[in-house]
Amino acid sequence: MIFHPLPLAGAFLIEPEPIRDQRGFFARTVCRKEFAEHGLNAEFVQQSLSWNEQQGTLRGMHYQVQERKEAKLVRVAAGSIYDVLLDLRDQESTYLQWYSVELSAINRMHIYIPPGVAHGFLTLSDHCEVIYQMTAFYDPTAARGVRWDDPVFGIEWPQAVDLLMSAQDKSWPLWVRES
Ligand SMILES: Cc1cn([C@H]2C[C@H](O)[C@@H](COP(=O)(O)OP(=O)(O)O[C@H]3O[C@H](C)C(=O)[C@H](O)[C@H]3O)O2)c(=O)[nH]c1=O
Repeated sequence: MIFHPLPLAGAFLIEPEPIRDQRGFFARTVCRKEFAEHGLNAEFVQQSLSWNEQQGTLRGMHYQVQERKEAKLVRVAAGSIYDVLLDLRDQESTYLQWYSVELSAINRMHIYIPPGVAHGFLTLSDHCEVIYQMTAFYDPTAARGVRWDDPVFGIEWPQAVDLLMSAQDKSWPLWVRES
């Protein structure tokens, strides 16, 4: 695996290194030792998948709080997404800054999202399957969200004709800057 550090501290793009032969290839995607060498937690306790029928589906921006703060490892098994990270760690120099990258079944890139960084994506194709591994158990009482279109963050999204979103994602509160 090749670990590409991202502008948000502790976030990485992880690029598999295919071992090819006449059948195809084999590639490692998680290793506790290699992750630890880059300061990453590979103690995943849950894996989930997100199926998205159509292009223009937007999920996010989500994170969990307190003892349910979680790191996530995300990849795309089918289709492609515009993946967005938003730094909500007020101790970081990149607080309230965002980062985006295309993840796809073709590029097979994985993204490691550290605790305290919100995550969201917009599907760039129909029939997108997104696979997540998390280092904390899902807890609806610890689940939080911020608005994808909050002017405080200024996240730039690709143009999408008809956005498909949950009512919850449309109604997260706007961010209030600490005084
Ligand atoms: C996340 C999650 C959800 N659920 C249940 C709760 C709802 O009944 C249903 C859909 O949940 P939600 O609308 O929160 O799903 P997404 O909008 O895809 O949320 C995810 O989307 C963003 C982009 C993420 O990064 C998170 O992984 C996650 O928050 O699944 C569970 O049972 N377990 C879970 O881990």
